[in-house]
Amino acid sequence: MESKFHAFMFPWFAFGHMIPFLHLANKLAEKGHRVTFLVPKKAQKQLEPHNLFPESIVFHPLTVPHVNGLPVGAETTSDVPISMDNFLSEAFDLTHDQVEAAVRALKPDLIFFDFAHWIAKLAKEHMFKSVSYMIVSATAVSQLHPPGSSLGVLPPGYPSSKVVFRENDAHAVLTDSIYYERLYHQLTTSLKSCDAIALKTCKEMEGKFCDYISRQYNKKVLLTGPMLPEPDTSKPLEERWSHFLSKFPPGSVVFCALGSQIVLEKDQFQELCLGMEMTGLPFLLAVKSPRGLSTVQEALPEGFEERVKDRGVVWGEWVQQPLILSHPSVGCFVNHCGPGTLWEGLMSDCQIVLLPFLSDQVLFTRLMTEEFQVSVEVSREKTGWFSKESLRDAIKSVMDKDNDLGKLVRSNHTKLKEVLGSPGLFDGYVDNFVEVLADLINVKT
Ligand SMILES: C[C@@H]1O[C@H](OP(=O)(O)OP(=O)(O)OC[C@H]2O[C@@H](n3ccc(=O)[nH]c3=O)[C@H](O)[C@@H]2O)[C@H](O)[C@H](O)[C@H]1O
Repeated sequence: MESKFHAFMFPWFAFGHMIPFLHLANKLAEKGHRVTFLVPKKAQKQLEPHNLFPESIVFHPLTVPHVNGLPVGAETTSDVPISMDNFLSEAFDLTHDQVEAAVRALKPDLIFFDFAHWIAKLAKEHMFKSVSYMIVSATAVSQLHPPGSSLGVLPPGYPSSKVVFRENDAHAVLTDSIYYERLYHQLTTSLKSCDAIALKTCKEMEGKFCDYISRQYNKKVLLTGPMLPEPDTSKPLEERWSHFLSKFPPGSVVFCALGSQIVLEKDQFQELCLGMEMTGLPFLLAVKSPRGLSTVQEALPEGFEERVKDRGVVWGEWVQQPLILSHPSVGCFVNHCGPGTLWEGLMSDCQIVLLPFLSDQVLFTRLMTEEFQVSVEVSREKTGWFSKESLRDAIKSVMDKDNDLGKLVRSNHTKLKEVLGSPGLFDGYVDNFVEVLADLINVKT
């Protein structure tokens, strides 16, 4: 038996999934293993810069079949509004025969997948192993609610009374939608039928949730650690941002970013701008243009630009988030608690304010805010609306040097960061992960 393995990767057609899978591929390639990465044709170009081992990680393009309702040429979630994810999901499933053909031709030892609920069956037929790789937090995987179920009801044996949904979270948890029904089926079938479950986390953060998932599905749960990408040292922080940020004292600027997916309604976007203004602090707000508009400028509140012109910027394009977070002037990070973003915030020295929108973000927020107490959460009304005052109050509570809550979260954050940053911790996870995988497929590493 050869000492190295050949893994297939087949993530859901969303960059928020494909990129973390590619981070894992890089780690495997670093250790000498080969990866065939199945991607929609057009996505390949955008993913190539993240492939650090092009000799070992080979993209295998798939043609995304057209289904009724899906715009012509749409291949990933970036090409369609969230309301059309259902059609994209149908097209994703229709790639089955292309995936099978690739399996026959290239004979992998194992496959990593997430939403493709038919993979485990295919793997059994062709005699290789399947690993369901979940790139959201373990807290989110551990609370998959059956469609239409009540959020207040916790599954038996659930390990926390704090990491839970509350009444005001209804906006984030659409258990009644057709898309959710499909997603629930995809995820639970994948988790039940795979040979092993892999989670992008570590036990220092989510140990009890990982154990719970293992019991829930009666399955081995492997941890990769957070798989933080290597810092991109090829490009320095853009001049416009280093210039702007350097005008302010250390730790004084509030940076707000809401990840790759969140698109606000215009009124909520304006409230966000006004909340930032009300803090009186310098700020950089990097969010997408509100729904239906093509720029952030056209949605700014009346007179806003003039009032904040010396201390605030609203930006609608991609920014170099990790580099901004490590700028000494930035002292507070307001974010949506997407898994990648939260880890970046934890590994920074910024105070953390969380404003979650989607269900996995809500649960991860509760873990950070209520169990670890390393952050504060912006409160929302029953409708899901957050007011400028609630945003201002959350930011002020962590930025005000004399505030007790601010002191508590800073000290807890420092302690947690020390644990997570202990030398060799994350590398140890990868080493152990690869060993267990090799064991699973009977390969000697
Ligand atoms: C799995 C799914 O992906 C989504 O995550 P999203 O892509 O928003 O956020 P992150 O995982 O934080 O990832 C976002 C990544 O984009 C980077 N970034 C973002 C904006 C920008 O302007 N510049 C940057 O560099 C950021 O640094 C981070 O690495 C949703 O949350 C969803 O809840 C979750 O289930």
